[in-house]
Amino acid sequence: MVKAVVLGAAGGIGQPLSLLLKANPLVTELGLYDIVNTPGVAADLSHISTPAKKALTNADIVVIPAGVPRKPGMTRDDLFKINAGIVKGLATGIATTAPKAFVLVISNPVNSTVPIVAEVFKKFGVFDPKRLFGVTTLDVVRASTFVAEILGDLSLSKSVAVPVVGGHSGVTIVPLLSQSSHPLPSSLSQDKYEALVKRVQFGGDEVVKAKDGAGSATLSMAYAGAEFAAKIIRAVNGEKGIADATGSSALASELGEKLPYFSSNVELGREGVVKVHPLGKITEAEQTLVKAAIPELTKNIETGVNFVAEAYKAEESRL
Ligand SMILES: NC(=O)C1=CN([C@@H]2O[C@H](COP(=O)(O)OP(=O)(O)OC[C@H]3O[C@@H](n4cnc5c(N)ncnc54)[C@H](O)[C@@H]3O)[C@@H](O)[C@H]2O)C=CC1
Ligand SMILES: O=C([O-])CC(=O)C(=O)O
Repeated sequence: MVKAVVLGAAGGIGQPLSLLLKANPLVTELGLYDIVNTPGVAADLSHISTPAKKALTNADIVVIPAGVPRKPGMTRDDLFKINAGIVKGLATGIATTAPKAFVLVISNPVNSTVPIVAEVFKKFGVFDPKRLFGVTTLDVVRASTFVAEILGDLSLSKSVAVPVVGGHSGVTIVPLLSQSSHPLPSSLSQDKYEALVKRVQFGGDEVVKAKDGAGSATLSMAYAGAEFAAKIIRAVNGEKGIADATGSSALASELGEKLPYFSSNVELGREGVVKVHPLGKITEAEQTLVKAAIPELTKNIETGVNFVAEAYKAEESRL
């Protein structure tokens, strides 16, 4: 029995993601919540439409694609102003109603929204780093597809596994191409390697540009979110030793206290993350990428942490 809940269910990501979760035979109950149009989506999916509190009751897994997407010319950080408050509000609902649920944060900027959820959970005394995830799976999906493209066989894209670690924006996205299950051609030039890294790091921009003002990736994100959620659901269901071998996911870092949030390869179990795998053997070029990611990621994390601290301070001074 697994209850999955989607917060932001009527959105560009939320609708197809809800459909994919409904199609997952392991999901026995689906809760949908949005501030608009939820009854329509719920009726369409012939499922429940409930207020957040009710939707969240008994949730095992909560996926959050709520918030505004980018338009051309914007960075993910530009979304912080609006999305930080939305995510803080939803995190409060989860902390008070479904504190044991696995939480998968899709809302951007993920590098800052994950710390926001964590800080709210800490405030309510329900923070468990083993159960909180920033969804970076789309970077893994992109890396696999682009590598398959370079290998000249797109049918490989589902079987190519490339770990992508770090965060989810620009230079914080670190594809470990040397660890690809299907090695890159040894003839690949330095220029082509660098272009591939850039394409993985800035793949989101391609979609934002192509949609030309109508938002960012929704369908590929719903696919990636459902794939990652499916792994969590199998773990919740008691399946042991599920490796998220292709990357994605949240907390705990080998990189020290300053960087408490860093996507890594992990092993999942009923209680959440059972093991965080180290980066392993990486090339000099990849070490340079990791080094470049750290200051930006650190700044993004601080932005999220400070937002929650200031919000609580303001709330207390009003009391
Ligand atoms: N992690 C990742 O890899 C990716 C993240 N994203 C992010 O996902 C978010 C959603 O993107 P889209 O679905 O395209 O946007 P959208 O605008 O189509 O949908 C967002 C939905 O959230 C709802 N919403 C807003 N405030 C809410 C609240 N307080 N409670 C519940 N629902 C609320 C809206 O009513 C809307 O239905 C954006 O922040 C986007 O940047 C997008 C693609 C990839
Ligand atoms: O680029 C965006 O704003 C949406 C996103 O996170 C992605 O597609 O990776």
